[in-house]
Formats: sequence, C-alpha cells, structure tokens
Amino acid sequence: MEAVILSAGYGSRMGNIPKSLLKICGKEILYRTMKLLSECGVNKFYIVVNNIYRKDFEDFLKKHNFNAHLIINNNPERGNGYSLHIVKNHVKDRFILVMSDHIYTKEFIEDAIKGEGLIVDKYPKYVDIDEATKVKVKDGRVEKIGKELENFDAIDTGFFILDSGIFKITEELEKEKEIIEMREVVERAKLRVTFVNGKPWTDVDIPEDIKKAKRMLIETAVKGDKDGFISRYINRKISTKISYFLVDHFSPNTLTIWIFLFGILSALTVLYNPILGAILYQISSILDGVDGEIARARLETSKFGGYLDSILDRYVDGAFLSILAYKTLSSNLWFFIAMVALIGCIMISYTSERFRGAYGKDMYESIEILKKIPGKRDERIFFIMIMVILNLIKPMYLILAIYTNLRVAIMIYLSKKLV
Ligand SMILES: Nc1ccn([C@@H]2O[C@H](COP(=O)(O)OP(=O)(O)O[C@@H]3[C@@H](O)[C@H](O)[C@@H](O)[C@H](O)[C@@H]3O)[C@@H](O)[C@H]2O)c(=O)n1
Ligand SMILES: O=P([O-])([O-])O[C@@H]1[C@@H](O)[C@H](O)[C@@H](O)[C@H](O)[C@@H]1O
Ligand SMILES: [Mg+2]
Repeated sequence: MEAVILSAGYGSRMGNIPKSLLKICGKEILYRTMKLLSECGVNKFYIVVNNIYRKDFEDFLKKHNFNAHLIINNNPERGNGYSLHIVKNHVKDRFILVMSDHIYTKEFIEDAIKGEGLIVDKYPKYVDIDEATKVKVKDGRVEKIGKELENFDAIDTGFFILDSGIFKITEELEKEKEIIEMREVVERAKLRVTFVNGKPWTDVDIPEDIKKAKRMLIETAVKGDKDGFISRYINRKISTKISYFLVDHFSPNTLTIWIFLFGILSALTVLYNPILGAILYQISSILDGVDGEIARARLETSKFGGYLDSILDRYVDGAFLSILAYKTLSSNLWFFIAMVALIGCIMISYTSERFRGAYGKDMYESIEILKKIPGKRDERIFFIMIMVILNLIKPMYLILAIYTNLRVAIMIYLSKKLV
C-alpha cells in the first residue's frame, strides 16, 4: 500500500524547521509515521515537501531505508490541498494520506488503516479541542469541517484513506482557486468518515505541543494489562514521570544497566538495614519500568534489550532474597524454605519467558486468566517490601515458597490445557 505525507509547510511557527523533522522522544515525527505505517503494510511513500527544505528531507531519507520519493511543491503557498493535488500522477488506487505534523500510535494506525475516507475521533485524548479541526457528520459523510465549528460530531485526525477519485475534486478546485485547503477538498468530496475513537494520537502546531506529544508517547509506552496489578496502579504512575525526564538523555540499554546496579544496591543495603533495603528494592522495581518505557517511546525496543532486562532482573531478585535470608534467618530449615521461595520467584519469570521461547508468543496474552492471578514480579516485590517492613520475614518466605511454586504449576497446567 502507498502513503502520501504532506510536509510542504514553511515551518515558520517552529523556528524554520519543517515540523515533520522535529524530534520528539529522540525520533523525527516523520520517522515515527513512516516506521509505524511500514509496520502496518505501507511499502511506498510520497513526501510532498517545500523546495527550500529539499536538502533536509534528502538527508533524512539517506539516514533511513524507506522506499520513499520526494515530491517538490514549488507553490507551497497554494495550501495543503494543492500539495495533495500534485501527487495525482504518482499514487495508484487506494492510498493513505497523512499530515506530517501529526503523531500517531500504532494502536491508532492499526484501526485507522482499516477505515475509509477521513478518520475522525469522537474522544481524542491528547488534542486541544479548541485548536482542533472539527467535523460535522451527516449520513456517514463529512457535511462541514473547520476549526470554527460549534456544532460538530468528532475531530479530524489528519489521517485519510483515499482513492484516485479525490483528484477529480482537487482538479476542479485547482482551476477555480489559487489556494486550496484540505478542508475544502474534504467538504466538496463529502468524504466518508470512519470513527476511530480514543486511540492515542496528537498534533504539533506550536512549540508547547511538543511537551504534550512527549507526554503522550511516554504514557502510551507502558505494558498495559501485561503488567501486574502493582505495576499498573502504582509503579507505572511513577516510572512514566521519571521516563519523561530521562527519555531524551539515556538509551534504554544504558538505563537497564543502571537500574540493575540500583537493584543490587538494594540487596546489599539489606546487610545494613533490611527495611531500607526492601524499600530500595521496591524503588528498583518501579525504575525497572523506565527502560522499557523509554525503549518503546523512542521506538528503540530490541531483542537484546528485553533479554538483558529480564536476565538482570533475575539477578536482582536472587541477590535480594538470598542476602535477606543470610541477614535474617538462622536455621537450616528456614534457609531451605527461603531457597524454595527464591527458586519459585525466579521460576515464575522463567516460565513466562520459556513459554515465549517455546510458543513464540506472550504467555499472558495467550492465557488471559493468568493476568488475574497475582504473582508477577511487581506484585512479588511489593509483597516482600510490606512483609519486611512488618518484620514478617519468615511468614514471607513460607508464603512465597508455597505460592510461587504453586503458580508455576498452574502456569504449566494452563499451558498444557489451553495452548
Ligand atoms: N533495554 C531495554 C529494556 C527493555 N526493553 C523492552 O521493554 C520490555 C520490558 O518492559 P519494561 O521494562 O517496561 O517492564 P519489565 O519487563 O522490566 O517489567 C517491570 C517489572 O520487572 C517491575 O517489577 C515493574 O514494577 C515494572 O513496572 C515493569 O513491569 C522488554 O521486554 C523489551 O521489549 C528494551 O527493548 N530494551
Ligand atoms: O516475573 P514476571 O513478572 O512474571 O516476569 C517478567 C519477565 O517476563 C520479564 O522478562 C522481566 O523483564 C520482568 O522483570 C518480569 O520478571
Ligand atoms: Mg524493565
């Protein structure tokens, strides 16, 4: 499938740089759009650019291996509808059209690409409604469109699924008018609308919008229901705030190493003060969400990164539980129970990762009920912290020894039964 990206603006509101080449969380807006569209099946791009920025776009394309062609608009003052018009001899039937200053998430694109006409959003989460382009819908088509509408049904997302018929409209308008705006093309074409509601997307018009876009990318970089309850309702609310400040300064893998070292520090702190060590362990658990959030927000997730993150988590868990046992237990029986608990904690993680290795898919996605059975790392660590603070260390080890190994047995049983 082909995609057209309109980026022929002067960039005057953004310090004379095309908005599409602005970097948000380390990547150009244009890169994000092209990468996510490529992952959703687009294999050819036409980027309509202003000739004054031709070199900037050529340099951008040299850095990446997209199948992309620049279409030079020598009359950018004629509006973005004209920019669309000049690609009429390039695109074949049914193509995607997007605005270059919009940032879409994969979640949004996966739904939008199935639609037809103008993609609209009744409940946009990351858009200033007052500044947005509003759409009045009648019989499933655009009746009116504009920023000034008071009576409207949804917001224009700047994402279109069009066919070559649209060029009949641009042809008419091109003969009638000097300046052609997309909204005039949309209105005259009475484009069909497709509702994609509440999926994250945003637009960058003014410098203040950069912070909004960064916040969206970080907030949508969590793991959702693949996280445990503690992570979803406590840890991620903190880690995303931390990620917001670190995302432009650290690579995910660097953070994974630092977070691991912090986890080992929490284990060593147990030798001095078990309660302080347990609190630091919980903080390391919160921080362990930051490396993944930044990897996803920067579009820099990697197999090695995930592999490293998972392995180092095991060392932190093993170090904490073994040093805590060494510090607080005295009998061989309780050492044995602590060892069984440690193995159980490690095996929960190993079982879910081994499932991915054996079946090639996420265990929690494949066996939904497991999302409702506590035992994930965030939940284990929070439980450990509470029990250490309450000085219930032996009951903690006994509960962990029984529960974690029982949960592994349940995970194996459900894998056999349901997969
Ligand atoms: N260098 C890296 C690190 C990670 N990734 C990618 O991210 C995921 C891991 O996602 P994330 O780091 O968000 O979550 P994690 O699996 O580490 O789980 C932690 C829990 O350990 C912690 O207890 C909890 O509090 C926290 O909220 C998280 O749930 C990885 O699979 C990679 O895809 C990367 O690419 N590069
Ligand atoms: O223990 P669990 O939450 O089920 O398993 C998770 C592992 O699958 C993941 O690889 C690791 O990075 C997390 O820290 C966590 O341990
Ligand atoms: Mg992590």
